[in-house]
Amino acid sequence: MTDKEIDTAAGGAQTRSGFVALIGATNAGKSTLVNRLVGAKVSIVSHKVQTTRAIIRGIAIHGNAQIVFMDTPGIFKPRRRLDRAMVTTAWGGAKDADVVMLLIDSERGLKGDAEAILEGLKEVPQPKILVLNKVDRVRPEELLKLAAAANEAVAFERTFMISALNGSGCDDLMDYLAKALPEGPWYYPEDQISDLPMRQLAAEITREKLFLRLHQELPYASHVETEKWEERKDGSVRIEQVIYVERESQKKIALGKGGEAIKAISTAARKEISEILEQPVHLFLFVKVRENWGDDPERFREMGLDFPR
Ligand SMILES: Nc1nc2c(ncn2[C@@H]2O[C@H](COP(=O)(O)OP(=O)(O)OP(=O)(O)O)[C@@H](O)[C@H]2O)c(=O)[nH]1
Repeated sequence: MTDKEIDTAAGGAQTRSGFVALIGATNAGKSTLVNRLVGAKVSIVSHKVQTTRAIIRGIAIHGNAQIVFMDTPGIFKPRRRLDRAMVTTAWGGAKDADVVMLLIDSERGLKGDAEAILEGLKEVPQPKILVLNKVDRVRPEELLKLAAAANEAVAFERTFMISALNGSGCDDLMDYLAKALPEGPWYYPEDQISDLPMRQLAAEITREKLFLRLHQELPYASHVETEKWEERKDGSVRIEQVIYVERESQKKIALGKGGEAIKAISTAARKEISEILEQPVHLFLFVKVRENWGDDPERFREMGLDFPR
């Protein structure tokens, strides 16, 4: 689609478009919010913290505006090299954005990571908004206190109180964002909801299933790559993915007794990938040991992260 066609697609009115960076502690609900606003599952949602590693964009249309959300990895105190890369990527995303949106888990408040994030935000020059999430779990007077404390630390343009889970407050937030973005042609065709290549999205889905099943045994020492993607004449697709782990012992865990774990992961992932693609999927999972992948610059690049020196 050319810029001209895109302008016409929005009914001839002047279009707006831009990038909104989502910043927030792990588990604040960033993925849930992006999925709600975009209306499709583009970003991985899981109970486990630190599941979002690379920036995944969800694209929403609201009135004449196209809003591109950059779902950033959770910002927290970095310990390992991989963790440091995640933090750097998250702040890097904020610098490219037109609006920076801080999402706070209202139940958890400003304790711990949120405090460190507020400090970091003071250095970010773009317009910033505060979004208190999970308001379905917190009393209104607590929310007001929280809003006052956060606004004292950072100069936010606006404060919103929402529930990403049930959608309350989300329309007001979208109205605001649509008006806050600069005038200009849309960045993406109207029907595109994510620029994450399907291969990567399919790998993210398998990683999510792996986490959901094995999170206690296999914390963060695993990574999934889609190695083959073959469209077949019968309309189905054959996908081969490799789950990389760091040690032989982890390989055993990923396979499970009699291959039971990998079978369950594969079934769940296949079902979801097939739903998204709207075509039958044959999914083949392999588990390989690759020692110290967590220190390998190439792996970082594949995940869309900068390698911290
Ligand atoms: N009650 C309630 N729960 C929510 C709400 N929004 C998100 N959650 C839950 O909070 C948990 C974390 O949500 P995610 O969307 O995965 O959080 P995230 O910020 O993307 O997490 P990371 O990827 O770890 O950075 C999930 O169990 C969500 O269902 C909300 O508005 N209300």
